[in-house]
Amino acid sequence: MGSLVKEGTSSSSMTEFLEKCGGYAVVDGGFATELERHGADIKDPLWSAKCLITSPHLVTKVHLDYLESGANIIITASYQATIQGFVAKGLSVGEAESLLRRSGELSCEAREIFYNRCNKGSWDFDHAGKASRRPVLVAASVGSYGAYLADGSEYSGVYGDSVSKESLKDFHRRRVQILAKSGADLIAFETIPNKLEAEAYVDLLEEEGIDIPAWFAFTSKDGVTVPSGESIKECAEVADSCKKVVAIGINCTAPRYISDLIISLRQVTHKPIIVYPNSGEVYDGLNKKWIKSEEESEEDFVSYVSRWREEGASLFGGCCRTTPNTIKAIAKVLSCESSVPSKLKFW
Ligand code: MET
Ligand SMILES: [Zn+2]
Repeated sequence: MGSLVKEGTSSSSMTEFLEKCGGYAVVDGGFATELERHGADIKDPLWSAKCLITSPHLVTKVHLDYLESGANIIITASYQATIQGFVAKGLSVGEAESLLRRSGELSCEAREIFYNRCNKGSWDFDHAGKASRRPVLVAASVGSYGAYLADGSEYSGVYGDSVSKESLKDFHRRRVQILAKSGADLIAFETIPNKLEAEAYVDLLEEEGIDIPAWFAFTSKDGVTVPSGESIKECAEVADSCKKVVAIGINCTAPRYISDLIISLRQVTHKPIIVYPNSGEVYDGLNKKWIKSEEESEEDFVSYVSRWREEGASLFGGCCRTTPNTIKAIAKVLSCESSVPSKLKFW
């Protein structure tokens, strides 16, 4: 079982995990994408979190697919799971809280099933042929307030004047408290579109005594700024200031922007950098559809990974529209390279 030392919520706990993994870690791929491939209908304000109610067996299946593909970190189905969203569906607050807890439990159960299968993939072998269990962490997903609005505003970063840091804290507080006690090893704040929401998360981590660490993943549409127009550097500085943040990075962003973003992140933090881009397609929030990009293919995505590693990232995965095949390919590229010493291997 993988775990981050709970009392030592500094980036050293992530550095130790990375060392155990061989210097880098593989994160899973698009969760909602994979649920849809298995037949789930998630065109709903709850999006992938709808499956926590209707088809938890598919949630387990997708986690297992990613573990079998080589993931060291699986992310829970809670990206769009909010108490407010479940209550709007007619559930009670108690039922909503149970579903949040269940998202963590389902990931932990999938990890146990994976280990108990005792197949080749759940073991790592060092150069001397010594076997050890593949380290696996569970990250509890917290999607941004914009994700809850389900209007694509996690990609615009515009929440309007009525939204303040305090209102964002009130929105996320109970959910973060519950996910921190769900069995997950860390919290994944994902698709953060502006500085205000990063500040709200830092306050919550510090004020609510959250006893597991977190990573902050921002999104970008130009390689320089987050969707609100604020620079990635100023947003990353907010994350860097918090001891409980053990990795900082980028998710759900086109692969072509990742290099520049890693270079900027490296200028403001020494914490491990995590990148899990989407396929490069663009999300049409109103019609809830992904629009194909002429500029990128899955092949391009994987060919970037070595470069991202040289630029200083150490956790790699995929976001929307990536699949277990993407994750297998990332794991393969990285394992081929791990015998070659990298000057940037450990941060
Ligand atoms: C819009 S980004 C979604 C992130 C989430 N972890 C997922 O893969 O579904
Ligand atoms: Zn995504």
